[in-house]
Amino acid sequence: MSEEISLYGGPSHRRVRARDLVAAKERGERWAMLTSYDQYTAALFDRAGIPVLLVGDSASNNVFGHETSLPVTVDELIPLVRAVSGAASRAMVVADFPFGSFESGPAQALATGVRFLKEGRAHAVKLEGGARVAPQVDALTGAGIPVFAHVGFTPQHENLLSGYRVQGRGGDADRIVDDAVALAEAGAIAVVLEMVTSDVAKRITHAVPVPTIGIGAGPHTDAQVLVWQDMAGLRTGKLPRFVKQYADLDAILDDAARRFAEDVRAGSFPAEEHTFH
Ligand SMILES: Nc1nc(=O)c2c([nH]1)NC[C@@H]1CN(c3ccc(C(=O)N[C@@H](CCC(=O)O)C(=O)O)cc3)CN21
Ligand SMILES: CC(C)C(=O)C(=O)O
Ligand SMILES: [Mg+2]
Repeated sequence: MSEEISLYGGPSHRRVRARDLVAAKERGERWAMLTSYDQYTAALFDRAGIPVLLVGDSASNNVFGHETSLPVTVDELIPLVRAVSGAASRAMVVADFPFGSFESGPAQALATGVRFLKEGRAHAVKLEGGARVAPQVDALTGAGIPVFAHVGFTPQHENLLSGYRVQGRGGDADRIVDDAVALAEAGAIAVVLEMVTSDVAKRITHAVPVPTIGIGAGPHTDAQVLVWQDMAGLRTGKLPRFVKQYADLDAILDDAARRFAEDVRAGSFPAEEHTFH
């Protein structure tokens, strides 16, 4: 029963697959997902036992320096996906569909998905939106492309949602639950829940057979995801309240850069041991 092996550790070093995530949910085993945008963090997080890596459209902010996630393109994300999938030997690598790459319908979504798997060598894709994008999820699934859905606060809709706001507090709670159920029925292998109330996240986690992955969705989801720079303390803007910071890389790198510059100014680097004769 190879599917009974924990997502963490165990003798299996094969690639994590969709059914492993569903099996983990059935066992009540929680797991963590991180974003990654480069080969260095991909190899490191893979070694650390993170079973799913997301090449987020949040690269728009956290790699390219845009203010929102809207400007980043498929052409810009593919080389990042390729770097991450090349470096992760066990983690499932998920490519996030950027704004404008799937909304016009199943044919556009399929073309984007094929590019992410062929050129980026992703193992799965993720797209934002509710029941309206169920036809895209169905088309991708039918073509053999595993899909992660993403409901609640969807950053690509920030202009319509009037800013970064928790979803599911008003009359929209039932609609968010219905969206998640519709996407799971269309074939989604997991559902990301971003900034929804803990109660809505709990309802969805019980309502769908596939794992829920929370970000600002409270403790009841099957998995949790964070942007890696937020988790590691590299400042990328205002830190959302849902982030727990596990390291202060900002201070560590700042100190390293200042001491390097100081050594060069003082003439103490390079020393004899760094010098060829
Ligand atoms: N670095 C980073 N972390 C993220 O989690 C992230 C990105 N970038 N870029 C794409 C989206 C945008 N996301 C965001 C960004 C900001 C907030 C935020 O500032 N939230 C505030 C306000 C919440 C409220 O007023 O209800 C918070 O305090 O959590 C939330 C989600 C999540 N994603
Ligand atoms: C925050 C996660 C879920 C995401 O969509 C991203 O990083 O783009
Ligand atoms: Mg995203």
